[in-house]
Amino acid sequence: MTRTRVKFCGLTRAEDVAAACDLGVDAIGLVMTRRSKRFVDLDQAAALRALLPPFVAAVVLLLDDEPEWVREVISRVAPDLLQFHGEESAQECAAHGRRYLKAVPMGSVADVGAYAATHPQAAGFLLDSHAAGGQGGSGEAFDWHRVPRDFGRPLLLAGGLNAGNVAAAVRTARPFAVDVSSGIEAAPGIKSASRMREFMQSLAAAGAEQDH
Ligand SMILES: O=C(O)c1ccccc1N[C@@H]1O[C@H](COP(=O)(O)O)[C@@H](O)[C@H]1O
Repeated sequence: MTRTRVKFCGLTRAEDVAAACDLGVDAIGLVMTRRSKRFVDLDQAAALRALLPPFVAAVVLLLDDEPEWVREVISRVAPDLLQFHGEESAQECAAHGRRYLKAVPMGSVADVGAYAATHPQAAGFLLDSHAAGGQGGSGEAFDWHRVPRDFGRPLLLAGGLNAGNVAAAVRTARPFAVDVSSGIEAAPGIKSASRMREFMQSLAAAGAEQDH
């Protein structure tokens, strides 16, 4: 059984990046849309990105941002992946020539397959609970039974995950990866060392169950 990958999103502090890497995350998310309470500027993002060891990916989250800003982010932060969390078209996402994840607003999308077909170049899809036009990152979950199985393209499960529910989420949806932000926080943008650790322990427990 392939293990479930994990991304911790919305990190703003060096100590949280270090703790996340020590816990074995596959990726960290840097939120670079000014609409977010977890916004990090170019200098902060470049400094956090420089702390990452090999094989831990930097993902930059954007939300209907201006192309000039996206270009500046790419040039200064050198993310491994972009995550477009708004209503960006496939053309807008692909225009930067970078690998990208597209957020799927599960509050209004009924057919994930049809949505994914509109983004043929996306490296994967992040399923969040918001409705189209809403912001996402709300800390709310959606019905995990709606996640398609054997989808053929990587699906990242997000929305309201925490140490108490991630094992059930993984058992139900069997995603490629899980993505969490508020569920591992002490306050917006301030991660909690104990919540991060407990999240990884719960995820490991779910993996151990699947192996049996
Ligand atoms: O993190 C944010 O501030 C954010 C802002 C705007 C859009 C998305 C955002 N975060 C993403 O949403 C998912 C789910 O968040 P949560 O775990 O429910 O709090 C998160 O993993 C980010 O990728």
